[in-house]
Amino acid sequence: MEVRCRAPGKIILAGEHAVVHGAAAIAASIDLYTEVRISLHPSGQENELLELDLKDMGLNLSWPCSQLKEVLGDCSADGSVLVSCTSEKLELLSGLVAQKNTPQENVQLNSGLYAFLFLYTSILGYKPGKAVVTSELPMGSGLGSSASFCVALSGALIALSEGFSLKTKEKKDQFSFRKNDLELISKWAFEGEKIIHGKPSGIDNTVSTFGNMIKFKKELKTTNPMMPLNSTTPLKMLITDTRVGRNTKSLVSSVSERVLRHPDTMSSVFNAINSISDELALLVESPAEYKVEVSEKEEKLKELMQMNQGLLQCIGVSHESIETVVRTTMKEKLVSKLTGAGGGGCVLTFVPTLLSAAVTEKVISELEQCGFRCFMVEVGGPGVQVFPC
Ligand SMILES: Nc1ncnc2c1ncn2[C@@H]1O[C@H](COP(=O)(O)OP(=O)(O)OP(=O)(O)O)[C@@H](O)[C@H]1O
Ligand SMILES: C[C@@](O)(CCO)CC(=O)[O-]
Ligand SMILES: [Mg+2]
Repeated sequence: MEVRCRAPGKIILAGEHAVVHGAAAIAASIDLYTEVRISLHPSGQENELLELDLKDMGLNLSWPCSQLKEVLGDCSADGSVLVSCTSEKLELLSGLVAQKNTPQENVQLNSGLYAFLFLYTSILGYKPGKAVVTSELPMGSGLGSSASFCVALSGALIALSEGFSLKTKEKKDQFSFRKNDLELISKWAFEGEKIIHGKPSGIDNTVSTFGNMIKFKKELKTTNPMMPLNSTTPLKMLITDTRVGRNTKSLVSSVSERVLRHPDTMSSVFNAINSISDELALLVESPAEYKVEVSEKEEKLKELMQMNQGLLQCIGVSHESIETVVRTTMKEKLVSKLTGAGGGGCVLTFVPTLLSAAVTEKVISELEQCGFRCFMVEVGGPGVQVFPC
């Protein structure tokens, strides 16, 4: 039995960090994906293994299934019953990963490996199998690599879990998940994100699962924290990867520490960011038929992004490299803001409809001279997808 699942990365147009503290945020999927292919081996053989092949890193790891069972103990392994990773279990998982001597320069990868072992064994138990992972997303750069990894993995595992059948689409050989399955996949991915991030809001796994553009606010939990948005105009975004490494977990906890030091002030900043997200949601859904209406709408969008970047700087998650991108693009009156957790990583620059190719090229060339890497992305594509093998 074999299945292939892919899930997109994302950009956050407004509201990162504030969303962890209850404010609204706007996110959209992008056309860069993580793909997880899992094949199950027949059970009852000798030396059964769980293998993980991280193709982009050239890293091959394996654990004997008997060892996993001995260390982690009996588990119910039911994909339909959600469980969270306890701190005791995390200890055991870190022991299993520590034996593998993963490259020292990439210790942050370990939390991804804990999430892998947790999700696999919680959903499929100790069935022997092999997972092969490839990703088009730069890892740890603000484009949701952790969430797309957890969503693609949860999707593949759920598709292979007992009693599960995929909905066959009209077209031959095409499968899709049902809405309930998508919700389950997103929830499992959230459990994985908790292992990697510490305190995720849930926005990244939600947008990676459902795709398109969403408004997300934790307070809406009584109903659904996610509201799909129908963007009326295509948004073109230039992404600049500053190549400055950072990790979401420590940035999120640095903001929480600032909240403890300045609770009232930080609450006012989060309120301001919440208003930016609310305004942006109305704006992207508002129709704009004529050139003048489009450019008015784009001017407002630019202003909102600019204000959001200012507030992100004020909560301490910008970085010298991000400020360099903001200044460089501003020379051509283009607005940029960090996306994701900040502290380096990727920066978004809004590309207005009427911007000439020559100006775009000039900006890209200047950014590349600073040592950054630039690329354009399509905003608002599909979420998690499953393919038969
Ligand atoms: N393809 C992958 N294979 C294994 N682990 C991965 C993969 N992609 C991401 N991870 C895990 O996620 C971690 C990066 O997650 P992190 O949340 O810090 O960054 P991000 O998701 O790229 O950015 P952001 O959360 O700001 O959008 C990696 O260090 C690794 O543990
Ligand atoms: C920084 C943050 O707001 C977005 C990371 O993409 C964290 C989260 O919401 O989980
Ligand atoms: Mg992440």
